[in-house]
Amino acid sequence: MQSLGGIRSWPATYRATTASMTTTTESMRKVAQVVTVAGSDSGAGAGIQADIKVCSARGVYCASVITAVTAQNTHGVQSVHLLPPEFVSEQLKSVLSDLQIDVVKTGMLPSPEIVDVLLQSLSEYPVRALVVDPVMVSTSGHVLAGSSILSIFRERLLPVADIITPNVKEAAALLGGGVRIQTVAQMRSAAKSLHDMGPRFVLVKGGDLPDSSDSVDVYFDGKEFHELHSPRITTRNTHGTGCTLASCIAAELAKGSNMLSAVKVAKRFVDSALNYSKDIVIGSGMQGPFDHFLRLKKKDLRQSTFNPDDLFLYAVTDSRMNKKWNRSIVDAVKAAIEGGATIIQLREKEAETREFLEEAKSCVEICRSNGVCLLINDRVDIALACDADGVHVGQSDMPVDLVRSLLGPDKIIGVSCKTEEQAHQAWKDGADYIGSGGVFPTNTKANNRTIGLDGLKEVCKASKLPVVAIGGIGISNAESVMRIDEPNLKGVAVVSALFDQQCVLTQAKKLHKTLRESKREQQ
Ligand SMILES: Nc1ncnc2c1ncn2[C@@H]1O[C@H](COP(=O)(O)OP(=O)(O)OP(=O)(O)O)[C@@H](O)[C@H]1O
Ligand SMILES: Cc1ncc(CO)c(N)n1
Ligand SMILES: [Mg+2]
Repeated sequence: MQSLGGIRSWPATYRATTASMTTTTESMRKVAQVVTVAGSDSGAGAGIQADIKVCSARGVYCASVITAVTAQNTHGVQSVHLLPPEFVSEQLKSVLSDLQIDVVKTGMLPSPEIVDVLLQSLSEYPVRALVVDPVMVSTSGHVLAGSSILSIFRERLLPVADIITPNVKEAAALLGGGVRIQTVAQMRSAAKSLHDMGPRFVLVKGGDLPDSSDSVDVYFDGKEFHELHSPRITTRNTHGTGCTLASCIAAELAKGSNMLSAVKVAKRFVDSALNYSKDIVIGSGMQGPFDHFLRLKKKDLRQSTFNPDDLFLYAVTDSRMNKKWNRSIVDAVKAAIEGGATIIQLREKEAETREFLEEAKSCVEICRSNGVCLLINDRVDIALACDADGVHVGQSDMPVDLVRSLLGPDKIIGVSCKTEEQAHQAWKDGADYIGSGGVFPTNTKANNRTIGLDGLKEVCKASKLPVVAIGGIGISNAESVMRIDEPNLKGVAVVSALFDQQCVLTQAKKLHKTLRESKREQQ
């Protein structure tokens, strides 16, 4: 059997596939690409849908050639519809003749004819590696590819595979002869026998191994065994672990990884995704899907909508003041919210990272349960780690466009601006609001230029973004700030007026009242 080239020929230069291929210039970037040749799972936990999610999560482009369509959910497989081999062939040709595919990954290959067209396409369009997940039976027990495929798998597909990733049942079926695999020792022996059938590497997966507290996969490279252990996670959400593991291996290979590293990363990826998803509820059956992006639990509506009116009474904490008055950040935040603060910023310039993170996590909880947004000053790392609603940066902190790329589209980003130019830039860079000041002289910030009410007015006029005034503002002068009467001036941000005080709650209430009254006057 002729080899497909596979990863034996690495590093390979990219082949010019067809005459019509777009010419790439130096400024254009080649991205790692996988094609999955597999079945569709309507419940989207396994199959093509899982493969695309994994590759996307791993930063690899994934094309899809569909071999079969299944009606499937968390209860099992209700029905299977095979695509004609000619149509699978058409899809393969469309993808392989055009995209710069690095790695082919196979899942459900339901008939010998479909395996045959795959092999033909691969000999016509060689790729760097072939990952074969020999899908046969779904976890719910439904046959996805019957025994009719066994001979072509053994004789033609396995010999050209770079790696095969059977679970214990699939390994037994491929070996035939009534082999039983119930222990790690039997997995090792199966891996060795399967290696003799021709694949360069074998990974026998132990997710379904009975009576094991660890989830053990056995990897064999023809010479050495590696046992990959991870604690078995107790969860119903394991539907699609096999597809995920194989696709992640394919994605890592496409990025240039060697086989053992790819397998290790893939195992860790499955492990983290299962761990993260162990308590999510999708569907009512026994086999739930999991979350490849580790994002589903974090989404709450509050985070995705910034309301500029939230800038009305903006409380900014200060570690020195809290120390002086002997109160924790958490207590300061609680009192500010109770007194009417509509948004909170933690500005803890001197805090130790570990301690600050713990306090920030507690504050996020308090703020979220009160429906108030919490922002972190300057520290993007802390904001990410505690899942805050956003970050406020100054002109010498990390640039807003970079903060945006790190935090993603949903988070709130505020930026301090003293000038029209800075206000224009904030808009261009994707900020959500501007903090403008110092409006009045203040002790909170050393060497800070005071821009006065006139400066504030100029920034407001130049800004397409909502503005919150900051610097030396308190109960005595808040009204004069709001009286500049610019429609995008949404409120005031205060530090000392709340936190350099005996009672934060009382001061917050008073300031809130003053702001309400000045708003009423203007209406
Ligand atoms: N409960 C679990 N905890 C931790 N890891 C697991 C668990 N179940 C499966 N795995 C891991 O997931 C990967 C896939 O293994 P598994 O044996 O479940 O494949 P499979 O049966 O082909 O999957 P599928 O359910 O998609 O058909 C392996 O790395 C395995 O160790
Ligand atoms: C379409 C499809 N492919 C693979 C599997 C194996 O998890 C499945 N359940 N469904
Ligand atoms: Mg399984």
